[in-house]
Formats: sequence, C-alpha cells, structure tokens
Amino acid sequence: LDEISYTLTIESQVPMKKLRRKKFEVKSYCMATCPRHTFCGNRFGRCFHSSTALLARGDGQFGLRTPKREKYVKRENRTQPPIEAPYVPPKVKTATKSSVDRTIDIFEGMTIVELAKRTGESLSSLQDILLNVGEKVESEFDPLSIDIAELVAMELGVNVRRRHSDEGAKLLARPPVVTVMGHVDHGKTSLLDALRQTSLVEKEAGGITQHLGAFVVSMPSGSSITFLDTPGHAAFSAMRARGAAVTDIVVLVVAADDGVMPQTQEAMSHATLAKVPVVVAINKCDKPAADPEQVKLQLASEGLLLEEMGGDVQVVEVSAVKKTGLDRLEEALLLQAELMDLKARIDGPAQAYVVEARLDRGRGPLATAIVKAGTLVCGQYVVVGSEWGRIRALRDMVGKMTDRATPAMPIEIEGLKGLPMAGDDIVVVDSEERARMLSTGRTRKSEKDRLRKISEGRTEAEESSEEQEVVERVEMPIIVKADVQGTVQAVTDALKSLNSPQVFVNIVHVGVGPVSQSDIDLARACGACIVGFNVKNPPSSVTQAATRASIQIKTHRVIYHLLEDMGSLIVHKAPGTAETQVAGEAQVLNIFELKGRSKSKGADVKIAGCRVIDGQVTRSSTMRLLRSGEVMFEGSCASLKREKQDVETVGKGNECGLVIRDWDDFQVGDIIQCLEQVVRKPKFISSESGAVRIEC
Ligand SMILES: Nc1nc2c(ncn2[C@@H]2O[C@H](COP(=O)(O)OP(=O)(O)OP(=O)(O)O)[C@@H](O)[C@H]2O)c(=O)[nH]1
Repeated sequence: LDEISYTLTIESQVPMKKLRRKKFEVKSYCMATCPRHTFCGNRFGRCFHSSTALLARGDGQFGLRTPKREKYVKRENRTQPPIEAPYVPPKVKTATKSSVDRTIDIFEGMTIVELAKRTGESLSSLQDILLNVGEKVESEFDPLSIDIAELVAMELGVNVRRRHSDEGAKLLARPPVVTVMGHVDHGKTSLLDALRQTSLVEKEAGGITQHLGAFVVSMPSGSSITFLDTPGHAAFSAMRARGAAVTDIVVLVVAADDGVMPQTQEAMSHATLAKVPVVVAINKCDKPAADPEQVKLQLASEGLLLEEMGGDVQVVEVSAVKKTGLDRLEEALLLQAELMDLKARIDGPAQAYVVEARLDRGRGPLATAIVKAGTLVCGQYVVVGSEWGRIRALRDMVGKMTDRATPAMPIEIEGLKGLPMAGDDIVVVDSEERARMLSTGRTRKSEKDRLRKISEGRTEAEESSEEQEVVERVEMPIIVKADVQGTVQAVTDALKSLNSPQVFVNIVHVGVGPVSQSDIDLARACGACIVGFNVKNPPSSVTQAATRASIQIKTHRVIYHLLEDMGSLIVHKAPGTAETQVAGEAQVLNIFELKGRSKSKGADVKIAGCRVIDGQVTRSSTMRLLRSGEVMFEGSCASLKREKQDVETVGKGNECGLVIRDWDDFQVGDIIQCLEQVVRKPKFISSESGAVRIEC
C-alpha cells in the first residue's frame, strides 16, 4: 500500500457480495491483506479472493467497506490517480550482497605505503595488523616480504595476485603447456593417448607411465610439449578453466563427422576468456563421413580466424585412432609456441600450479604440479593453496626421483601436510614458521569467504523465494568423495549448479578416496547424502552402516548420470510451490429459485443450472464465478447435484445444479470455475551443452 502512496485502514474482511450490493466498483484487488493468498498462488497477480478488495465507488472515492460500521475508510492522501492496474508489489532487494571480491597485485619488497594504497586502508591499521602477525616494520618505506604482504591483505579480506619480477633474471625458452578441449566423444582422450605414445621419454621408460594429470612429449628435434591430461565433460569446465590458467595453448578437438557442437563453443569461450591461442585438431578424419572442409566453415562462422582463410589459427587434420597427422599437430603446437616466444626464468624461487592431487596410502598427499617459472627444489618449504609442507620427494612423469623441477615440467610433489586443490598456486617460503603462518592465514581467509558465500547464497535464495512464493527452503547436505582432488572440485561445482531457491545444496564435506565409515558418521550427524564419483565401491561394512542409518550413497562414474540422479533427489526433496489450477469449468444455463430452502435461515436458495464445458467440477473444491471475464466471487460449493442426486463430481458435457455458499446472484452465461490446489515441484533441466539446473 505504501507503494501506491495512500493508506487504508482495514478494519475487517468484507465479502465482495455485500460490497457489490452497495454499488462499489472494484478497481483493484489488494493482495496485501488477503488472508488466503498464501493458498491462492496469486500473490503477485490479482488476488481473487472475495474477502478483501480495494474498491472505488463511482465518484472516485476509494475505500474499503466495513460492514460492522457501515462506512468506508477514506484514503488519506489523494495525490495519486486512481489505480487502474492490479497492485504489483515492489521488488525489494533485501539481500545486502557483499562487495565483489577485491584482488590486488603484491610483489616481493613492496612497502607498507604501497600496500596501504592498494588495499585502500590506512597506514595505522596496516601497522596494527603487522604487529599482530609479529612483523616489525621500522619505517613505512621498509620492504615487506611478499608473504607478509599477503598475510596483511588476507586479514583485510582482500585477495592477492603474486607478481614476480623477472628483471635482471636470465630467461630461457620453455616448452608450451597444452590443454586438449572439445565436445564429448570427439576424441580428446584418444588423441591424448595417441600423443602420449609418441613420447620418446615414454618409449625409453618402456611405456610405463603413471597417471600424473600431465605428460611431456619429447620431439626428435629436442623440443618438447607438456600436455595437461584433463577430463572432457562439460561439468568439468571448472577444472578446465583452472587448467587454462597454466595453459599456453588449447588444442580444440572437433570430430570431422560431427562438426562444431555446444562444448566446442564452450571450449572456444574458455580459451578466449583465458586469452589462450587455439590450434584446431579436426579428428576422426579416417571416418568415411568425415568432412573437414565443412568443419572449417563452421569454425570460421563461429568467429575463429583460420590460417587458411587468412587468420592465424592453425588447423590440422588428424586421426587419433589411425595415429595420422599427430606429427603435424605437434609441429603446429611448436610453431605456435615459437610465435608466442615462451620464455621463463629458471633461477630463483619457483612459481608453480597444482594440476592434480590425490592421497596415497603410503606416501600421503601427492600433488602433480607444473612449474611456471624458477626452479622447485626438493627440501624446500612450500605453501600450496591453504596447505603447506616440506618437499620430501619430487618425481617426474615416469615416476623417477628428481631433485629439481624447471618450467613446464610436470612433477609429483610428496611431503605436503594436506591435500591441495587443482589450480592452487605453489609458493616457496623461507621457513617452516612462515609456511605455517601463511597456510593458517589462507585457511582462515577461505573459511571466511566460504561462510560469506553461503550466507549470500541463502540471501539470494530468500530473495528469489519471495518472488516465487516458495513454501519453505530445505537444505540438502551432501558429502562428496571422488578419486582425485580435481574431480572432487569439479563434482562439487557441478552439484552447486543444482542449487535452487527451494533446495539449498550444502556441501558439508569433500574428500578423496572411497566412502568410509567416518563419512557415514558425518552423514548421520548432519543428515547428509553421500556422493561417490569414480571411487571404488565402499566395503560392505560401510554400506551396511549406511543402510542401518538410512543414509543414501550415490556412486557414479559418469558426471551426467550423477547430476541426473542428484537432480531427481533434489526435486523429490523440494517443497514445491502451491498453485491454484482450474480443474473444470461450467457455464450457467438456467437459474432456479427454491423458496425458503436455506438450511440456516429458511431463506430462498438460488441454484445455477450448469453444463460442464471443460474438465470436471468437484463439490469439495473452491468455486470461482466469472462474468464477462471478471471475477465476481470465490467461495465454497454448498451443493452439487446431477439429476436430483447429490454427487461429488460432474464431468465434461454433463449438466448439474450448483449452489454456492454466500452467493446467489447468478446470471445466465456466468462461468463457474472449479479451483484445485496443487503443489508444483521444480524440474531438473539439462541443456544440450550438458549444463544442468533446477527450475522452480
Ligand atoms: N574412427 C575414429 N574414431 C575415433 C577417433 N578418435 C576417437 N574415436 C572414437 O570416438 C569415441 C570417443 O573417443 P574419446 O577419446 O573417448 O572421446 P572424448 O572426447 O575423450 O570423450 P569424453 O571423455 O567422453 O569427452 C571412441 O569410441 C573412440 O574410439 C578417430 O580418430 N577416428
């Protein structure tokens, strides 16, 4: 009511019938005071319930008739013209979305003054934080270590990007890091397998490779290419996006017999966003249905400037199965790398990224990493994401121990205290104390961010639930277990995409490895469902414990199947939205009057002789009377008869006699609708690109 800037005092509910008798013209229905709108499902349209209406008389006076006092309450402020349109409540944004994550660049040796400028904080507050972290700064212009700068920024809730200066350092050419992307089934895995087999290193090692999440192909010329071995489904886009942060070149695989598909386009967007150049591999050229020229035209129409059409994107026709064109693909990649003049500093502390992480029973947390610059040396203290450790062992892609790793070299790091995440950065620090400090600071920051995001998620949900009239929002706690850390993350992200205003997908715990007894204990404590992706089936003792505790364990190997399964669980759990549905319609053909037949007062009763023209009319339902499309009344049915017999329902095409409680002003031609309350559940929607969501 505030919205239309006048105030009404509503003193009681008024049946519309009585108001109509007094010749009030209904101008608009007021939903704000309708006691039944929570049931009528029309909260944001007109509320058709008869009991409350905002009315206007012929003279333009607005008011609400109050039968007890026989007067209407006038509006107090008449500056607004009479309302013509139904009242639509304002969209009030209640959520105070926290400011967008801020990220600043930090570097070794920056001063507190510079840090204050970048964070926008006062010098004194930075000095207080420095004191808290036990760092003494004599002057505002003393250089800070990059770790301390990060700690201070984290205390302020600011994200950092570490910048390392290569000034004065010797830069050497380094191999390109390549990610293979493309649509499902276009042959990414086959191509990676075929390329892996071309590796001289592998041949020397007798073809025994461990799965590292990355491998190096060494060419006879002495050059080499590092391939990231990332999975290919759309749900793993999060991981691919992370991969792209380390990636120099993307190989876009397009099947020659299938052409550009949704995930081809998605891969192109990933590469464009990450500003990573693309080399196209038109695969399956051995197939009779292969049409590489058609694929090229499609790619060009997608905006890819192909070399043979005057652009700079190289295209190579290959067959992963027949292993043809692989050498040309490798050459194209090396040429692209040459054009990019990829160089890195070899000396000094390493900058590296985690590609994959897993837990080994005997060796503890293991992280596959790619060094971007500098040299990672065995024995160094490192902080990896929020984890830390001292490098106990470094292994190369064939599992051979090495004491150092140089740029673009995939290595496996042993010695971390916890399991990092794919995409985490690796920072070399001076001491154990510094490593612990930074790791604690990062953990605290990410926990704060997580809680903030949860609360934002809830607020967003609350906001949209207002719009969609959700009965309530339920929480669905989930525990995610997967084979490797990267997959855990991808599955978690994919499950979060099933978040909806009705069901809050709350990932309470994630971990690597099969579902264990401790997962069951946790699930029991918080009523969670356990999701296992690409993990071994749990031991029977664990499954039995889960059954006893009625805990659902969902194990899958195909991400889409997992999402579909969880989607239906979420839909099942969703409370749904209450909706009013017209179950049937009858038209008034005749009006009969029975004298003195009203049960309560012995008054006359009017019966509407109707024909059901659509659906069916049910006695127990609410009836809505429409005249020339306008709602006249809504109320319950007092009697429904067919050929003098009381009946519960009358179907389409049949005639019946209808009495509506508190309404007898029937006219021939009136339409009586029979209203039904239904609960509409949300839907699991999957798009062609593989993206899924729950639509309420
Ligand atoms: N004839 C032919 N078949 C191929 C070729 N490359 C892959 N295939 C077949 O295409 C199918 C899919 O290949 P994958 O390598 O699993 O495709 P992918 O893109 O990795 O698939 P996802 O991992 O599901 O995204 C398999 O049956 C392969 O044998 C090729 O060059 N020629």
